Amino acid sequence: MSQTVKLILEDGTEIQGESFGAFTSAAGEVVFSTAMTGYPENLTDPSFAGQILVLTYPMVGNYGVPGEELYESISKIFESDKIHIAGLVVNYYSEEHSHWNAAKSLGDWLKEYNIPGIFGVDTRMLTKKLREKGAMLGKIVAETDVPLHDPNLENLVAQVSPAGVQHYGSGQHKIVLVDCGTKTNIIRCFLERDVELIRVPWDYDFTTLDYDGLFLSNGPGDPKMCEATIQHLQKALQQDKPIFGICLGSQLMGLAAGGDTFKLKYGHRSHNQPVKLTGTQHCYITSQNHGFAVDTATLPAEWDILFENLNDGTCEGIKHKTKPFFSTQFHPEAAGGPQDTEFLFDDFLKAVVEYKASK
Ligand SMILES: NC(=O)CC[C@H](N)C(=O)O
Repeated sequence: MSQTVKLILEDGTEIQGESFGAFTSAAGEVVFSTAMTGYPENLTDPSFAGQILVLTYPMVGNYGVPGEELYESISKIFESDKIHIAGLVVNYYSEEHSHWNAAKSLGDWLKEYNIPGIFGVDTRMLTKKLREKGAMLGKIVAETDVPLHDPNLENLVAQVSPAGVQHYGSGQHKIVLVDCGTKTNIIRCFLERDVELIRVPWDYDFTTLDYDGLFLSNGPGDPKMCEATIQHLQKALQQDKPIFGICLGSQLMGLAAGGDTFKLKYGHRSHNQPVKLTGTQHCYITSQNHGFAVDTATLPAEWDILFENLNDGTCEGIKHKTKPFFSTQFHPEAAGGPQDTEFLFDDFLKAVVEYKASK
């Protein structure tokens, strides 16, 4: 028998449901994702830190959760080594699961990390509300009440970024990955290519390192919290070494270049976001998970918009007019979602090869 819990939003909405996962209370920013699959990847994506995630897909849990397996020294399947969401909201939760690589149920996995889940919620009604009013603060309340709190006022990147430097691979091209909360599939994408990867903390002064290309990862919260990364990036923008940023990394490039970022009303979280490559009629379907965006009106003259979101026209990537610097607001590494834009890793490495040949 499951126990009753409540989801309470900052506008006073109260929805009663049933508990799965940990029977505990948690507060955060309530956001929704319309992705149909991929909860093992989403829940472990550090970009979700501080967020109570609402999944609109009606049945969740039926394919269980995979076991822990390693690829090099990182997880083979998960996007980091723990669950990062603050809570999970679903319509129908299936404790019963069946899948070739399932090792446990979603509820048991949430319990391991003391994360509450609530089911029996009309998640489509809830999503309509979040789309009308915008992302809201909220809480899942079990026995004890907790205060609402806004995770975007904290430096979440400092909480999820690693403490030290790690090395992976032994390829020809030395890439520095600034880890603001990186998804492991970004590391996997690099290791499948000819790369030696140096993974550094968000505030590490990478400008002192010897490298061929710089990569800026995804990560949680408001990009403006990452002052140290922005300062180091400003130095890197003075040079000519290729730079590639994904999601938070794209926002950090926009800020370091002198542009501004703003909070979207309810963000983009799904695996089917259409983006158009500037100067072409090519549309790519992309995986996304973000609540902030670069304000294109503030982009300095040396920068162009690289991709545009075809749903709402917001910036989906930027590109320097003359130097090999570019970024995407979406996730070319996917996990989950379509892999259609993974070629951007090859484009980045091509820029690295060209840079090295020019020296
Ligand atoms: N996936 C990400 O990197 C998210 C970036 C940022 N935290 C946002 O919400 O916009």
